[in-house]
Formats: sequence, structure tokens, C-alpha cells
Amino acid sequence: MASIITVSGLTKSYASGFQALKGVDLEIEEGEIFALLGPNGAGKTTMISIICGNVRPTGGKVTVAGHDIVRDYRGSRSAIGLVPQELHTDAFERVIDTVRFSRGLFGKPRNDAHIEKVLRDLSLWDKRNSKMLELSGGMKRRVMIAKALSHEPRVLFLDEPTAGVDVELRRDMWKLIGELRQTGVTIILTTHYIEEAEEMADRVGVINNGELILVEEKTALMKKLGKKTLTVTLGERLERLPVELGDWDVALNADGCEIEYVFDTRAERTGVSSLLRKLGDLGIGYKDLNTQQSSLEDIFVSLVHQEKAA
Ligand SMILES: Nc1ncnc2c1ncn2[C@@H]1O[C@H](COP(=O)(O)OP(=O)(O)OP(=O)(O)O)[C@@H](O)[C@H]1O
Repeated sequence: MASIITVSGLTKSYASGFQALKGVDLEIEEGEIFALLGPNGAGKTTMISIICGNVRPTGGKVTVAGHDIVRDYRGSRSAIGLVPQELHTDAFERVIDTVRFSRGLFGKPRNDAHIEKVLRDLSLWDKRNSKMLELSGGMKRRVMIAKALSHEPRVLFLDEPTAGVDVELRRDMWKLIGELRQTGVTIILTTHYIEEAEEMADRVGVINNGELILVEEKTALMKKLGKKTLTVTLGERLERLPVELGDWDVALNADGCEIEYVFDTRAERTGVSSLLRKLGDLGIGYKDLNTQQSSLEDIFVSLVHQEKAA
């Protein structure tokens, strides 16, 4: 698939001398949902701000829809819709006016049909004449997305789209973002919520300390780096783990009714069959076996941890 954003050798040193980005290379494919993960201060906002033309890079090159972000700022910026973290709109402005106004900022002619489509897609059409102060928090967030989509961008940046919202609203937002992708827009989101990336992203990038330490298809990433946990539901409750199981990374859980064994799926010998044999030898019966892939969160924590150790 064609790239809609190309980032090569991107560096950023702030006036303080702090190097926030240390040579980032990244290609974003048209139509994908890309999640950028990273701990606080990793460089996510710096990178997005550079791509959107709000912060000047120190070195490297970025193009958006074929436009160089420095030499052709207007061309690249008009291909981008940015939904910032903070909600800022005039409390007394009507929904439809604030969305129309955003379109006007890009010098685009009025297009009522497009504005109506955006508001309908975001379930805001019924609220078009409401003042901003009359809306719930979730609706206000949707208005920010409507504003970002008002000038028909090809790429939508969402900076922590669900920061500080309740679980239900977060799920609504995920559904909405999934629906937006059906319209063909490329979506890049930053998030601290790993389950957000796990739920929605096609690819995941992990940035740490100004470096992109990993970019991978989400499913491949979870398979490749994942560990699995085998849960053995015991026939009878155990008081304690037999010493004979000391060779395996096992724990006794669920009040003595389950043994959990964490193993590396990539290992030549996972230890699963020998563990089960050993249980048989010890006369420990089981009722059920279940394996579970480790979450993106486990993978992320271990990646960042490895980097720190290195
Ligand atoms: N204007 C600035 N001047 C100096 N340093 C800055 C400036 N803006 C950001 N930084 C530093 O650059 C680093 C990266 O910041 P950035 O905001 O890009 O991180 P982030 O990954 O978005 O973090 P968070 O998840 O906390 O928003 C941080 O150490 C930050 O203190």
C-alpha cells in the first residue's frame, strides 16, 4: 500500500539542548490505523507536532501526501486533521458554526453537504444548533473530531483521544474511530492506554527516549514477542506447590485450584509437555487446560524495560 506520511532521519533538539527525537524513520500507509505508544516524555507529541507543522524539526525530512512539511507547509497541513488533547472552543458558539469555521481556516469554500455528512457520521447532526456549553464531555470530543475533519483531510491525528474519559465513553470512541476508518481516512493516534492500541491499531510504533524502538503489525508483534500463560485447573485443591515443580516458572493461584505456567512461545522446548508429564507423575490430576497470549501491555513494558537496562 502507498505511504501517506514518510518520516526520515527526523531529529529535534529543543533550545534547551534537549534532544527529543534522535533520528526517527517511519512510513504510514494510507488507510491504516497506526498507534504510537510510549511512556511520558518519550517524544510522541514532539513528533506529531513536527508532522503537523507546529514545531520545526532540527533535521530530517517529513512529507505528508507528497508535500514536504517545511517547504510546502500549506499543502501538507491541509492534508491533516488534528484532534488535540485539550478541548478548546467558544462555549457560546453553535456546533455547526464552530465546525464551519474550522473549514474556513483552511481557505476551503463553504460546503454544507460535507459538514452535514461529518456531523451525521459523528452523531452530532441533532445537536448542530446547540451551544458548546450545552454538550456533554463525549459530545464535545466528537465536535473536536468534526472540526478536524471539516476540511476533508486524508490523515487524522488523535492525540490521546480517550485520556481521562470513562470506560463507556472510551468504547464509544473506539467504535467511532473504527467507523471513521471506513471512510478511508488514515488515523494516527497516540495513547497511554495499551488496550486502545490492542483494540484498534493495525500497526503499533513504540517510541522511547526519542527513538522509535519498534514498528510492527499488531498481530505479528503480539505473536512474535508474546509469552503465553498456561493455566491448569486442578482436580483437587493443592496446599502448596510441590518442590518437584521448581524447574518450571509456575505459580499456584485461585486459592490452590490453578497452576499457572508462563512460557515463551518461541522457545524450542516450551516445557509444557514435560510439566504435564510431571504433574501426572506426581499424581496431580487436572480438569482443564487453557493458554493465553500475553497482552500488548506486557510486551510494551518488557520492551521499554529492556531498553532502559541496555
Ligand atoms: N518546548 C520544549 N523545550 C524543551 N524541552 C521540551 C519541549 N517540549 C518538550 N520537551 C521535552 O521533550 C521530551 C519529549 O516530550 P514530548 O511532549 O514529545 O513527549 P510525549 O511522548 O508526548 O510525552 P507525554 O506522553 O507525557 O505527552 C520531554 O523530555 C520534554 O520535556
